[in-house]
Amino acid sequence: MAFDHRKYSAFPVIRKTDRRWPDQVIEKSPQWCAVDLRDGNQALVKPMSVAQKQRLFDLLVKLGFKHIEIGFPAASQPDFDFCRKLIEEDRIPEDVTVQVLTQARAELIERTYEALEGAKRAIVHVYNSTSTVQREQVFGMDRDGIRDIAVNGARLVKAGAERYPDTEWTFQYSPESFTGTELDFAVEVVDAVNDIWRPDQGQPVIINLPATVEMATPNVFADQIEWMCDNLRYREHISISVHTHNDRGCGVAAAELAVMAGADRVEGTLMGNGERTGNMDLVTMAMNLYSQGVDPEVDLSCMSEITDVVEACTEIATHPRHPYAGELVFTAFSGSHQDAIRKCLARRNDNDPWEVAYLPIDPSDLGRRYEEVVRINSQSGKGGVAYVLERDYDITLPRWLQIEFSKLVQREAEVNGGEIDSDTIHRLFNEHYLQVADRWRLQSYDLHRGDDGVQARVELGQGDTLQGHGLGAVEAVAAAIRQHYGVEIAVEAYDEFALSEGTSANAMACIRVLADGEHRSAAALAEDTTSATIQALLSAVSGLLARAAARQEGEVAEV
Ligand SMILES: CC(=O)SCCNC(=O)CCNC(=O)[C@H](O)C(C)(C)COP(=O)(O)OP(=O)(O)OC[C@H]1O[C@@H](n2cnc3c(N)ncnc32)[C@H](O)[C@@H]1OP(=O)(O)O
Ligand SMILES: CC(C)C(=O)C(=O)O
Ligand SMILES: [Mg+2]
Repeated sequence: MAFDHRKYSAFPVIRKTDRRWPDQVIEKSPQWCAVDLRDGNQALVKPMSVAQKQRLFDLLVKLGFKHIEIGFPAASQPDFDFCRKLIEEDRIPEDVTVQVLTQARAELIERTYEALEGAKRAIVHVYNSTSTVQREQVFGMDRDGIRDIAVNGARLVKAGAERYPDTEWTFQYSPESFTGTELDFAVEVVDAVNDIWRPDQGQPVIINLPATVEMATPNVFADQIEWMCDNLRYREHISISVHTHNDRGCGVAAAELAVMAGADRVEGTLMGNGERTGNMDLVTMAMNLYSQGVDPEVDLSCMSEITDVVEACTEIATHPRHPYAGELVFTAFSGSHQDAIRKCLARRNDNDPWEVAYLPIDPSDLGRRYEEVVRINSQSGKGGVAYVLERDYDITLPRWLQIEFSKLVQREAEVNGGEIDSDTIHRLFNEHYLQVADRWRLQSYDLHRGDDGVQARVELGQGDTLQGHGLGAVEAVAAAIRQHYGVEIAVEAYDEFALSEGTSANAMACIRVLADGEHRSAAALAEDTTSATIQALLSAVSGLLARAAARQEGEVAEV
């Protein structure tokens, strides 16, 4: 059998009776370390050139990352050269510390220090694998043998630093494959490393606990981190870092729970590029904090620049649904979402706290436009269509016309099969409601109000003059139409609006009439509300008459 779950076994439960992390709340940003130029780079089909590394480094600096792992200089010439370039060209800002990775092997550690010569400050990150699988199957060693690799590496790192006393050194150790390592052994190895480095005597030390492979649910990782924090010697003198991968799709969740469990520092990459399913995504985690009102201490407001640079350097496209960064993440197509967004945005004042349904953060914080928030296809409803007309054309529709017009847009979307853009919606609105033949265009009107109502005189485009009497203006014009064209009309719905300043017309009217069992709606823009109302009425009647004429000719265009 090819697909057989019995091949796998469950991750062993961590028995913990003093679990505290579930009650913690993240109230401050962890120290970030961006590892795009090392872990991200080592996972690329085409590792970055020096120029690409420089571009990504500059972006990370601009965004505010203070710890940046720039490569594995002993592994490849471009990594070595990039490290030298940053140092020799003095490209590392005063408040940024570069970090480099090395295995716990003498020749690699020596080369690493050569790469860092002349740096003002740097983090030397040494690792060796500690998990059961790696011990037994890769290294063929017992626990003591593996601990000795770590201790030897720690000694070599310390000795290397002593050869370059002008640099401020921080040492970092990772028990690689930590998630597959028995906790008591992980503590034993880390304590042995720290016994060499002595963080209690002033040596800055970072202990990085990686989910090299994500092997269990994020709560298990949090348990592992809390347990380590409780049991490591020198805890108060070291910074605990976590470095999660996304094998089960929970790299961000695991890092967040790890911070709740006591981690001080988080390693990851912009947009989560990295080995296999990727590293922890710094953009997502930082934005998650931001959306909870916590300052992430990096500025991601230039999101399109971030995606452009990451795509150019990694040659990996951004998924349109990528949290916070994807092209579609602030867009609602579905009707009920659009309706809710429109209502929330309409009620919102500029300085109100952000509480908008379906939008966890304000798109404008990331340089995104509100134009993207509502896009129309066959899944959309009246709220969305109305929102687009309001937003892009300052046209406010009454509810009854929203309902009617959205059906028309829906039909167009179904025929077209895709998205209906704002221009098309406006064109449909013009064609169906605003457009009117010249002969039906209002030239002038005169309304004379007397004790018994209003006497209307209306002059049309090609010289037709209509006259009628009614209780109000609308009724008087309706009577004029009846007398002139023999059409009995009843006004079913009617709304007028003043338009905002800056638009060419000052008023808009929308009307829906019934004549001979037929409904017809129309709208009109004009200098004043009375002109708009009379024009809308004339346009509706013209539509009815055109339809009747077409029916007579046997070519009814259903609207
Ligand atoms: C989880 C992570 O991301 S870890 C980082 C992984 N990143 C990379 O590997 C990218 C850069 N690496 C490289 O370019 C190469 O692996 C190099 C240049 C560092 C080393 O290359 P090589 O020595 O030719 O080969 P290779 O990596 O296969 O070496 C494996 C040997 O190192 C040993 N080794 C592997 N990791 C470590 C370590 N962290 N500490 C000490 N020894 C180690 C292995 O046991 C193996 O030993 P063996 O030769 O006695 O069997
Ligand atoms: C080198 C280490 C920290 C690593 O990248 C990992 O374990 O995933
Ligand atoms: Mg990694």
